[in-house]
Amino acid sequence: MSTHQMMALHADTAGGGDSDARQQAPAILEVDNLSVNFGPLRAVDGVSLTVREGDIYALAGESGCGKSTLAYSLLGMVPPPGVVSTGQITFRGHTLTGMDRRKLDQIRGAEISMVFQAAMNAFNPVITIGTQVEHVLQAHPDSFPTAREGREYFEYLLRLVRLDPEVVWKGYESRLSGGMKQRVAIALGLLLRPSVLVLDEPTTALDILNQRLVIDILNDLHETLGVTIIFITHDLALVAELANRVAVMYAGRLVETGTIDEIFYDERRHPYVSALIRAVPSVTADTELIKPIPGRVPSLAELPPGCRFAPRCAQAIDICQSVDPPLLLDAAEHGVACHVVNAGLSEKGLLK
Ligand SMILES: Nc1ncnc2c1ncn2[C@@H]1O[C@H](COP(=O)(O)OP(=O)(O)OP(=O)(O)O)[C@@H](O)[C@H]1O
Repeated sequence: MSTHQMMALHADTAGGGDSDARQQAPAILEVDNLSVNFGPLRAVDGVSLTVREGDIYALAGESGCGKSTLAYSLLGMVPPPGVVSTGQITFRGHTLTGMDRRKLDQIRGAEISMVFQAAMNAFNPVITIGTQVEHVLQAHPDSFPTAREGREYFEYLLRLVRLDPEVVWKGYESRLSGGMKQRVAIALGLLLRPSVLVLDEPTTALDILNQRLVIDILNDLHETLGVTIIFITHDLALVAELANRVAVMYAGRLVETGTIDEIFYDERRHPYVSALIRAVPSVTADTELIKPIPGRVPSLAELPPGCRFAPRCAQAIDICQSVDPPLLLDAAEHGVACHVVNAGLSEKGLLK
């Protein structure tokens, strides 16, 4: 699929809706100068971003750039030995970083819920899906007036993800296809009626028909339940189809944040993002037009001193070799971390 096709599709199908209206929506999750370390390695480095109520927000980037670590930190679930080394995360004004376990447990699942990349293996194979749902409801007795209402709500969710509750409730994980498991995992993630659903690579392990189905279902869920969605992906075509806002990461740093239109159409664009767009495979266009990005993502153990993308960047100038560029926002909150791209606008005072 070419970028133009992605754009055309986006115009028809994207869950983003009116980006101006979304711009005005209140912040639901705010990440401020967040860093996460695994020992001396900084997997997430000084990341700041704002997710607004009703967003479908993509965290995008190549493997190892820190997007899963960032997403896990949104739920206070950085895997050991990782630690939050700087910054904070607030959810509707409550600071999550450093929050005590009991309070965090109340928010997790019920306010912010995650569907893991390993969702395919997230179920207990020896008990039915229905029993697993009952266990979740028992662990959260305040979430519904009665267990029966909880069960009925799950059945409603199963219908929203286009599954037959009769079949799924009594079924075992082994009887579900990969696509069905992913949809059951999404329904389970929504069981406690969270305001934010975080999905790690929601379509990666699926064939193309199931990918399409999951995209349609996520758009439906966003519209029907009004849930804010954050998803992790390495797939720009998925970003264009599903998201209204995106943050692109590179080697632990945020290199660009903005609306879909800003990321794909704005002339002010990070050279890495331009390179990623050129690298999107096209189904119909000549494959010779695809331009892989030369070089490799640097190891976190051997980061270059200046801009982390500089060794692969055709536009790099002297300062890029020595000074890590800050992410500068324009009035519309479109942020780019690039000395070259920001130079003119900075001089005119057009950046925050
Ligand atoms: N459990 C861990 N122990 C040590 N280092 C880790 C751990 N998890 C992540 N890291 C480090 O953090 C970096 C970023 O990993 P992360 O999983 O967040 O990236 P990602 O962009 O989500 O990649 P992928 O798409 O492959 O999951 C890794 O390259 C690794 O150096």
